[in-house]
Amino acid sequence: MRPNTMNKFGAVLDDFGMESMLDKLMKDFIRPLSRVFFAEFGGCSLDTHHGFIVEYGIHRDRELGFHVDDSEVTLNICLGKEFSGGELFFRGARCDAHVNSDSQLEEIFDYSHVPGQAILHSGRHRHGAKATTSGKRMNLILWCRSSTFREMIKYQREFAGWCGECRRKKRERERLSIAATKQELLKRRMAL
Ligand SMILES: O=C(O)CCC(=O)C(=O)O
Ligand SMILES: [Fe+2]
Repeated sequence: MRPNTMNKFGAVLDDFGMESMLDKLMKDFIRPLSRVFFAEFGGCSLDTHHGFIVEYGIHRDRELGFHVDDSEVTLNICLGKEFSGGELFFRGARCDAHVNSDSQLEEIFDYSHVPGQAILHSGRHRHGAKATTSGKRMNLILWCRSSTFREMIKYQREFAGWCGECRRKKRERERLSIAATKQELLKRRMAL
């Protein structure tokens, strides 16, 4: 079975008897951290997970295209082994409406994963993995989900505070409104 809809090589760990261990990892370790760092993504109410391994290399997947995860918070552990390439690239968090919008310069962030280390990121943070150019790269991925957050965003109004494009559009509206007010005040002063 494919680990997710994009990677062909890897395995779903929940199918190998690791479901309760990964659930404990989420509840005892990821949820307390996410409560602090990913509060706006439902970090305090993570309640289900999907855990899997992905494998990259010459005879495995080469790279992973730009995407958002089916998760609120993702744990990505680099298991190694020896490889070159495979950098993760991040390009800003987006809501569903803006998932394909351009990235701003300050949102461009590339990261070279180090074997034995882990990163935690929001599932809505758009990312991908560049081509593994030699060796074998293996990662343990834990997609952590919050049913409360998913229910809540159904009723969310247009603006998502955590979406870079929603914020950019809001700033632009504010800028235009301030400019229009200034213009109006200037006109009134001239008419006096
Ligand atoms: O290969 C990686 O490190 C990223 C994997 C990933 O983004 C995913 O499985 O959702
Ligand atoms: Fe991902």
